[in-house]
Amino acid sequence: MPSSRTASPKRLPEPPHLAQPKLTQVTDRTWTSWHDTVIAGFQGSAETETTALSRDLFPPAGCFGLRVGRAWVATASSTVRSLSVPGGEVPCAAVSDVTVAPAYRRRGLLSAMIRHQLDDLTARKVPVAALWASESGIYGRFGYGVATWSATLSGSTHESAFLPDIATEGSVVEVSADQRLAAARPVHESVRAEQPGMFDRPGRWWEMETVDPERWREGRSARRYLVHFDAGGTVDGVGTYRFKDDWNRTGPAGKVSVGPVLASTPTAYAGLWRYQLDLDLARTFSASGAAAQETLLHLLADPRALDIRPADGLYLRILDVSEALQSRSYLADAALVLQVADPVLASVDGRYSLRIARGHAEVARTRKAPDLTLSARDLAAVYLGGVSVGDLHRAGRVREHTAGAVREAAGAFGWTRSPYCPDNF
Ligand SMILES: CC(=O)SCCNC(=O)CCNC(=O)[C@H](O)C(C)(C)COP(=O)(O)OP(=O)(O)OC[C@H]1O[C@@H](n2cnc3c(N)ncnc32)[C@H](O)[C@@H]1OP(=O)(O)O
Repeated sequence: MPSSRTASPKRLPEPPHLAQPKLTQVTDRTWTSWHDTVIAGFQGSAETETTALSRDLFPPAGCFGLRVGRAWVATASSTVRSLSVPGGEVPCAAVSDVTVAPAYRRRGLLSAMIRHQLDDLTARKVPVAALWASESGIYGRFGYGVATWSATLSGSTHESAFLPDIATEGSVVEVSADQRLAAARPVHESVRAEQPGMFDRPGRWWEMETVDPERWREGRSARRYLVHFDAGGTVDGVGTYRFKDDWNRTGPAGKVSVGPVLASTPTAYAGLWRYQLDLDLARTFSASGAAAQETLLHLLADPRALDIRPADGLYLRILDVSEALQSRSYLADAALVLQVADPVLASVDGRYSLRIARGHAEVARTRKAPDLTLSARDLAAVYLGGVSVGDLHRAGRVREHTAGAVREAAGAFGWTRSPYCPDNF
């Protein structure tokens, strides 16, 4: 006989329309049932290969959800990592695992969880949060803006010749996952120092790249790992790819799926791409996790050979305007008052004086009249330098109250390279 504390497997659940889900923190004991609910929320099947890794990457302290009785009906998580911003880095809550069970959708559970999470992160003085959205229409209402733009690139390998003056030197070799891991850590750190949009990879985050179950391959090879040696034999770049073996009436029709190329020198970047585009038996390539402003475009003799399908990338949410803006560097001096409109977080909403000198900002609350008005969502969009204040002004999303303020802000907030985030979480 089941104990009075154990629900009978035959007993029906409480009718969802009568249930009152309760906000609940995940514990060591409830993490597994919470994680099963996350997988079900994404319409997936239990993934035993990744459960232990997920347990370490998303520990109970950052996980919560809503329960009806003992059953989870909604889930969310965050883990604080370091996000590279122009000229520096900032603590950032990497938000993930957001689901609401179909029986409970569209009755405000997501909204309740996100508001709770934003308040909690604010109380813990985390200045910025970030996420990858499953669907683009979800997170703008909560003050998340698109801070990096991704792209799927594709083309014919035979039309991918580089401009004649593109230098390649050194060499590329395929290595084991373990060999690449050792080589990749220092390359990642050196690239991350210069590349806004990248996250640190503490603990077991590197293992995300080596989990490679058969069912994720979709008929392609296991993941293959590359390192690039410079002319002196030092590793200065890493990459990964898969190969889809295919043949047609005229011969080979293989397809290369190119993973993120991490390179600390232009020659490593060019060398890693060239290696993959020159693979024998390949005719086409695609790169689904590329940047919308991928440097490859500037290497090709015929840029029309590249099909670029852009999409929203990393979403950011500014939780502490002063801390966030003071954590990055700027390309030009400026003295502006920003009115930040934030209907979700009263702690963010308001006016800020921004004084930028020699690349660094001092930010303070002010009562002075604003030079520019923008939403918290749009402040997040321009924060990494990937979206221009001028473009948002032309789109009617930034209001200029003082002539020249848009130009001043656009000059200061831009950066020397477009932000890019190769980490999906
Ligand atoms: C960071 C991540 O983990 S991203 C992953 C997000 N999760 C998924 O995609 C898994 C499958 N989907 C789900 O679990 C759910 O449908 C969720 C989490 C997307 C939405 O949960 P719900 O509880 O239904 O959302 P809630 O009722 O709070 O809706 C809030 C608002 O967002 C809108 N909304 C909700 N989902 C979507 C969507 N997919 N696209 C556009 N708008 C949406 C609602 O219409 C509502 O709008 P309103 O305020 O104007 O009325």
